[in-house]
Formats: sequence, structure tokens, C-alpha cells
Amino acid sequence: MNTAADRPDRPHRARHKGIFVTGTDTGVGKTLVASALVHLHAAHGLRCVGMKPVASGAFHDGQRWCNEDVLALQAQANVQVPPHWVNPYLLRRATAPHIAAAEEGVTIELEHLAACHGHLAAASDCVIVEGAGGLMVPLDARHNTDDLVARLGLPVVLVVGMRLGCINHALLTQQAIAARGLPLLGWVANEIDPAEACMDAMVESLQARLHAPLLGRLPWQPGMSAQEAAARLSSAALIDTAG
Ligand SMILES: Nc1ncnc2c1ncn2[C@@H]1O[C@H](COP(=O)(O)OP(=O)(O)OP(=O)(O)O)[C@@H](O)[C@H]1O
Ligand SMILES: C[C@H](N)[C@H](N)CCCCCC(=O)O
Ligand SMILES: [Mg+2]
Repeated sequence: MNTAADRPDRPHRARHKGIFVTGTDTGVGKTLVASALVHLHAAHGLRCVGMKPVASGAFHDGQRWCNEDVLALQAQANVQVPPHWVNPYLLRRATAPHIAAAEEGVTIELEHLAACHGHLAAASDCVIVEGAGGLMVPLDARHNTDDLVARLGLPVVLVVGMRLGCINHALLTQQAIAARGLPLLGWVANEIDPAEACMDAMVESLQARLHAPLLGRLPWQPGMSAQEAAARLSSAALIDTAG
């Protein structure tokens, strides 16, 4: 009997559930990489959407409250979905989500996030989820971002912001991923410090210590588009193994 993945009109689609994009810190390029992953999957003929479960930091465009990460992910999606599925919680202040939520009297519900993710998964072939900050960022008094990843059951892509200190942050994140039994699909070296003189040695140090493939190196390039970033990522590693 043919499986969905065998059907010639929808090659491999049954295997593509999605990816959770985390990072060594906030401001390391998760949005760029997550947008690139949406672009990459869409370019391979998959129906792909992005999700930013919790966004902290909003601006008003004259009509509604918006968030830059949410807009960037939406710009790459090739499926029309309700915005409140893409971004269930939009918090005003650009700070840690649990602090911003407490300030607004909002409770971030893991089950609501899982329900919204379920709607996106049902409407698409692949959902690329971007966390806020790093893997252990709290969502409420009892749950951290790693709890959300475990609840969604997604493999992880780790964006390493290549600057001094990132080796330690990347290895700690790898430990936290392993402690939860989450699959690490791969990592991306995002060269966010143009003054770093030991970049190659740092990348090699991480290649020797991270137990997952380097999916690509992104050079320091202000204004890099999702499409340009996607061209630098290994689609073979991502498209064949995600999900
Ligand atoms: N390779 C790069 N070259 C130059 N600038 C970059 C590069 N990667 C990211 N940036 C810039 O660095 C800033 C932080 O990146 P980004 O917003 O993607 O971080 P993030 O990890 O998504 O943070 P958050 O935790 O807020 O979601 C942005 O202004 C982005 O355009
Ligand atoms: C507001 C910012 N851009 C991110 N979305 C949230 C980063 C939370 C980091 C929390 C922490 O690790 O201290
Ligand atoms: Mg971001």
C-alpha cells in the first residue's frame, strides 16, 4: 500500500512535521534562520508556515499591534492561516516573556500553544517554530521553553550566534536539549560578530563538540534576506530528516 510519502504528487510530505528553532541567546539570528527554513521548505514544494508562540516586543502600525519576528515569518509562508495561530501571545514589552506576561496580567498556557500549533500542522506540511531567546527562557512560573519543545514533539535546530562566549552557550544548550531527550537536527553558525578574528577556529571547535551536523554558515551581512540565508543552509540535511 502506498503511503502519503510515496505518492508522486506529494513527495516526502508525510515526514515533514516541523522544526523548533532555538538559539544560544536572544539576538543571535533565530528569526533569520527560521524565516530561511520556511523559505527553504516552501521552495521544495511543501506548504510551510512559521510560528512564534510567544512574542515580546510589540509596535503599533496604526491599525494593530505587530511584532517584527511574526511579520518576518509570515512573509515567507506559502499558506494562509489566522494570525492568532501563528502568534498566540503578543506581549508589549521587549523583555523575558514571563515578565512581560505578568506585567499585562496574561498567563501563557502551554496547552493553548499546543492547540494553535496543532491547527497550523493540520493546515500545512511543515511548521517552523521560533522560540523567544534561548532554550531555558521561562514561559511562566513552572514552564520553560524546553517544556514547550517537548510538548510539541519537534526536533531542534540550534542557531549559534558566533561571538566570544558562544562555545560555552552552545554546549550548555546541547546538554539541555539532551536532558529533555529532544532530537538535535543540526546547528547553524551565524557570524554575528564581524570583528571576531578566530571565527574558523570557533566553528571547528563546535563542529568537534556538537553531536549534530553543521547545517550552514551565515556570514556577517546586514540586511541578509531569508532567501539568501536559505541558499547557505543544507537543504539535504533539513528537508530529508525533519519531522
Ligand atoms: N548574519 C548576520 N549578519 C548581520 N546581521 C545579522 C545577521 N544575523 C542576524 N543579524 C541581525 O541581528 C539582529 C538580531 O537577529 P534576530 O532578530 O534574528 O535575533 P533572534 O535570535 O531572532 O532574537 P529574538 O530572541 O529576539 O527572537 C537583527 O537585527 C538581525 O537582522
Ligand atoms: C525581547 C527579546 N527580543 C526576546 N524576544 C526575548 C528574550 C528573552 C530573554 C530572557 C533571558 O534569557 O534573560
Ligand atoms: Mg527572533
